Amino acid sequence: MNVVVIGPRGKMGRLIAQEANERADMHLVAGIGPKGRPYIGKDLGQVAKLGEDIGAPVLDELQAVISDCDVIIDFSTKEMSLEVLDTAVAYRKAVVCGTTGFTEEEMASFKKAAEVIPVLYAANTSKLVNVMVKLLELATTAIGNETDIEILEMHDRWKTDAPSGTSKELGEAIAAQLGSQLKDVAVYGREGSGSRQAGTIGYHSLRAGDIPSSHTVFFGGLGERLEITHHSYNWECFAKGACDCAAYLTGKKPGFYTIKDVLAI
Ligand SMILES: NC(=O)C1=CN([C@@H]2O[C@H](COP(=O)(O)OP(=O)(O)OC[C@H]3O[C@@H](n4cnc5c(N)ncnc54)[C@H](OP(=O)(O)O)[C@@H]3O)[C@@H](O)[C@H]2O)C=CC1
Ligand SMILES: O=C(O)C1=N[C@H](C(=O)O)C[C@H](O)C1
Repeated sequence: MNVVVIGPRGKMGRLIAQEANERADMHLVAGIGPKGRPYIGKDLGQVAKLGEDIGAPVLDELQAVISDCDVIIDFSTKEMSLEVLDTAVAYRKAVVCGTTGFTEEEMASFKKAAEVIPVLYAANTSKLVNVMVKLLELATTAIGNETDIEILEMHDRWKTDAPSGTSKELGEAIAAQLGSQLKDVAVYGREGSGSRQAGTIGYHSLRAGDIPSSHTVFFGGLGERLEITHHSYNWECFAKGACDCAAYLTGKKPGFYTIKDVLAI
């Protein structure tokens, strides 16, 4: 499949280009960066530091290459991702988006686009994190009503959104499991607000150094607690997952897909 990578100079974009370049089922057509960057016009191999030229350009206009691709892989910024989505709809191309930080209304535009193109949105493309979701469902069913549920996420100092897209998805999975018994899932810290409010999930974000990604869900009981944790040591697991998501979209009809479809778990 022919692939365009958005943001090939970014942490994720570079690794996705690397992974796609090594896969037999993928061919890199181009990378797309912001206007004015000194690397626009250079070979994607140079920009993504692949160690060789690969004969694919990095451009600043998705429209210039979109007709040559089957799927766009986009881990960039929410502003850019919304633009990419519009262009993909106009040209009827499939999109894998892993960008985080969207509002509910912005997420709705992905669902709308999925009426005409295949869209796969995943705030976390690691297989292990998605196994963690299964463990959370089990724990929530067993003890969700009798424990206090708090989510702590840690990322690098450059991350621009908080809480992470993953922690929101973990919270949503827990909330879905508890159904109407959960009053409010959105408690971001509790500065000066006193004691814990029952029936809520607390979200906590830590930003330090170059931590790639850590998520822990605490089920706090009296006299004991359960913690379910995932740590990534680098961003490669997400890049591999992103390419698996793109491969999954081959020949798919328009629709909204998630990593659950890819992993079949
Ligand atoms: N779903 C998942 O599993 C994961 C999701 N993410 C999410 O992916 C996103 C990107 O993360 P990360 O790679 O760390 O961020 P980076 O800041 O390292 O990369 C973002 C890239 O987007 C590029 N960009 C910005 N604006 C534009 C534009 N207008 N046109 C084209 N490219 C643009 C930047 O270009 P330049 O470098 O020139 O500034 C940069 O290369 C975040 O939302 C993050 O949360 C991250 C990891 C895993
Ligand atoms: O910015 C990151 O690095 C990551 N972002 C995603 C998120 O917001 O959950 C996924 C992963 O945690 C890495």
